[in-house]
Amino acid sequence: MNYREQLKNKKRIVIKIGSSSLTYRETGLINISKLERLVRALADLSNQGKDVILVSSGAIAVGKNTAGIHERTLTLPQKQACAAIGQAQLMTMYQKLFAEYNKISAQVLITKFTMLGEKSLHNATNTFNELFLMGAIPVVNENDTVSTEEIEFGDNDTLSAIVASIIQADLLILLSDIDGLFSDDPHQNPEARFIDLVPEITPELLDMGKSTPGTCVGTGGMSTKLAAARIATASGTDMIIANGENVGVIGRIMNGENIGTLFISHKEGDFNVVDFLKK
Ligand SMILES: Nc1ncnc2c1ncn2[C@@H]1O[C@H](COP(=O)(O)OP(=O)(O)O)[C@@H](O)[C@H]1O
Ligand SMILES: N[C@@H](CCC(=O)OP(=O)(O)O)C(=O)O
Repeated sequence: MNYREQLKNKKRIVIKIGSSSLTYRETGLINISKLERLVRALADLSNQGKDVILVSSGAIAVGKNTAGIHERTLTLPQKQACAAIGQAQLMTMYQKLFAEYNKISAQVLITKFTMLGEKSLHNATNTFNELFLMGAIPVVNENDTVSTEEIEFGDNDTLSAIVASIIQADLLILLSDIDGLFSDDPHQNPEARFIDLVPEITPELLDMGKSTPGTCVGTGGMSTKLAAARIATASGTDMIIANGENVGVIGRIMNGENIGTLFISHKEGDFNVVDFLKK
């Protein structure tokens, strides 16, 4: 059975969607029909008996529009206030949409510091496992109001890899605004070639991920996705970067179709995500 075929058997899956994939570029407002299609795809995976976690960015983007802030560059307090406004609205939309498919959704707000504290890490892990037993779908985001780490320097790509590591997920899917990893940023270098399979993460590969300045609401870029791949694969979690333009790719990926860039996991016995984060 090839690597793609094996995706059909993945039981515990983390799906991360970025701000730029959730909002209309022109208005910055939530793409409601895409949110509906995303929720339907995740509810379907859950109905197949899989444990599903959604890491959803977008709080800052939603809150920014609600607060009527139109500047591209936000101060940190503005970002934190927008996140506080937007997270409530985003979660309300998710809860409404999941309920239409008879699914319980649950908000889990974490920070990198949650993961660094032994007791908080233990509590977070217990919460996720209990939610799975209830058949619930956790919707995770950074608790931007109390942690600036992720807004300023981090991103939800890394956060989703940390979550995948602590719950021992089988697969992490990062939905982005591009088809996957290229040899260079294709928006800057038309000669860049697509890479569909990464058997092993090497220093040369890590150099391919040019960091793009986060959008005024997003913070990722490909370099953070490769950092996420490093955490996920060392933890025993395969990872895929795919284009979130059509969230139907989730079902096609789970059916073993050759979509996106697949990073093959190699669980490193001595790898500990907490120690990795403390570096
Ligand atoms: N080697 C690369 N392969 C693909 N995309 C790259 C690469 N280097 C930089 N990028 C850029 O990273 C962007 C995707 O990251 P990001 O802007 O964080 O999107 P999102 O928030 O949707 O995940 C791409 O649109 C592309 O411009
Ligand atoms: N907690 C922030 C996360 C920002 C973030 O990581 O955005 P992205 O790079 O689009 O995934 C928010 O919800 O806006």
